[in-house]
Amino acid sequence: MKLNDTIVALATPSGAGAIAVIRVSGPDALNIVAPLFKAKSNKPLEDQPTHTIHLGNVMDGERTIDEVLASVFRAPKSYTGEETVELSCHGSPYIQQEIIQLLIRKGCRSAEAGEFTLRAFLNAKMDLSQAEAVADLINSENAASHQMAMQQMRGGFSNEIAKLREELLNFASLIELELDFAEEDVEFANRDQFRDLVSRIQTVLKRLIDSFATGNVLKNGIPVAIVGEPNVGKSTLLNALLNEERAIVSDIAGTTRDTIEDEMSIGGVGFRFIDTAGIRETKDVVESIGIKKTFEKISQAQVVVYLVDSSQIAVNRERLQEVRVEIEKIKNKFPQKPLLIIANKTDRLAEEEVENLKEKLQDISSHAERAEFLLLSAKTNLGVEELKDRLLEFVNTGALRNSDTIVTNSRHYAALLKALEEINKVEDGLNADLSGDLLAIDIRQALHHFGEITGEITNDDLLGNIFANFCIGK
Ligand SMILES: Nc1nc2c(c(=O)[nH]1)N(C=O)[C@@H](CNc1ccc(C(=O)N[C@@H](CCC(=O)O)C(=O)O)cc1)CN2
Ligand SMILES: Nc1nc2c(ncn2[C@@H]2O[C@H](COP(=O)(O)OP(=O)(O)OP(=O)(O)O)[C@@H](O)[C@H]2O)c(=O)[nH]1
Ligand SMILES: [Mg+2]
Repeated sequence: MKLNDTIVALATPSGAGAIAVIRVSGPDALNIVAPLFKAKSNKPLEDQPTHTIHLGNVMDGERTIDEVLASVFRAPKSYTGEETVELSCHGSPYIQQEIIQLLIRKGCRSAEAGEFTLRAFLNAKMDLSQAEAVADLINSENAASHQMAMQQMRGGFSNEIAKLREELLNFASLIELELDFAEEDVEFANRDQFRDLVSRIQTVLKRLIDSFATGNVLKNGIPVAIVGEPNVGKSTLLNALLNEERAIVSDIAGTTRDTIEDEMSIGGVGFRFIDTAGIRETKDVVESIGIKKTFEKISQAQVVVYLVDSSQIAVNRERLQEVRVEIEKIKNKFPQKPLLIIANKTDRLAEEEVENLKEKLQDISSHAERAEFLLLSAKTNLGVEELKDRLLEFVNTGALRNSDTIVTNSRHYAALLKALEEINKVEDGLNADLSGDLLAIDIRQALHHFGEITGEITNDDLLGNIFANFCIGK
């Protein structure tokens, strides 16, 4: 990829719209656009100051293609840091293409995916983790992922990392300086201060590393497993939550054979619901494979929704006893996982049966840790909103309340883990009174991993990988 030419791309989605924005960035942006732009004011575009907007026509020779607004950004005061012109034209795909083709004939090149942001990074408008956050921001679909991407784009933890990296770099230089005076046995780097820095770095790294689990969950949606015996209404509940006929529902036990997943946003938080095959000892091979998967899904879920058929347990003491055993099994296997017991099909119960059932469920859930119950009818939607509120509560009392910086990017996570590993070696080295030259090796390694996050240390493959995931025009 050449980086000193001038690139063009549509910045708005392809297809018809009210207005489309065409972006031109590079050293010749104004030289290329100005001759094609006939301003209403008659002033040449190349003389306009930065951050000004001008009305005029885009001309292909004598032919007017469109009346547009041209925005001028002069280097280095632009998103990319280069000379930039944006043309806001009428949003017909024909007009968009005519203007882009004209610009290409006059010397622009079509931008590659993410190339505007790549240039912003290379021109030090943002560091690498901020550039990556731009892609996350574009993809954010709920309040949580939006907030995390926004925080990272504003600097997030890269400021913190950059500061620690600087301090560490200082010590590395001092220790390396000692090596030049090896014979004189001097100590430029105060070991106590250094120990203090190492421990501060360890604290920050551990916090960021721990945040990854939360971040990942919030970014991809909080997984909620819907489990229970065959035919209790799990798929009906999934459909009621999603408000669409996502899963097949039937009165034949064992209808759902594989797991079905879908996402939705509740109160700005993304949830991923996982409908599973019913849990029951069975001889049917296909169904028993599904049951194994159910346990897998529970282990991956953040919250477990355990469904029972209230019309059965309300009248049958044995069934109630079985439910109690089933819940114990889940709780034994996953003691810390929040469990929401849902008595479904309450539309089938008489009023006094409902009261009776509440007492029984109260008794069961009070014997289990982190378990609650809720009466519901997936068929009539009764209690579905209450379920959503309860799910939000689970989250608000846990993961989301933490407003600290959250790491969501697996590349950053990997680099943080490696950095911690190296810093731990430095600590061991300090404790063992290791000589400066040996300490310096581990310090340099840790610095390397810090630099990977913010992009001080990078290579073409890595950049190619990151920016290839962007859309064209970003
Ligand atoms: N039309 C349009 N809308 C857009 C963008 C854009 O490039 N064009 N953005 C792009 O994704 C986002 C806004 N981000 C931007 C960031 C910096 C600058 C900019 O001109 N920066 C200069 C001047 C700053 C100043 O005025 O002080 C600079 O950093 O030097 C522009 C847009 C979202 N909306
Ligand atoms: N009356 C009533 N019937 C319900 C309710 N929820 C589900 N059903 C019915 O119960 C039957 C089984 O529903 P499903 O959603 O397929 O049950 P499932 O738990 O997914 O079953 P498997 O996939 O076989 O494990 C269907 O006939 C549903 O219409 C409810 O709240 N009230
Ligand atoms: Mg089902």
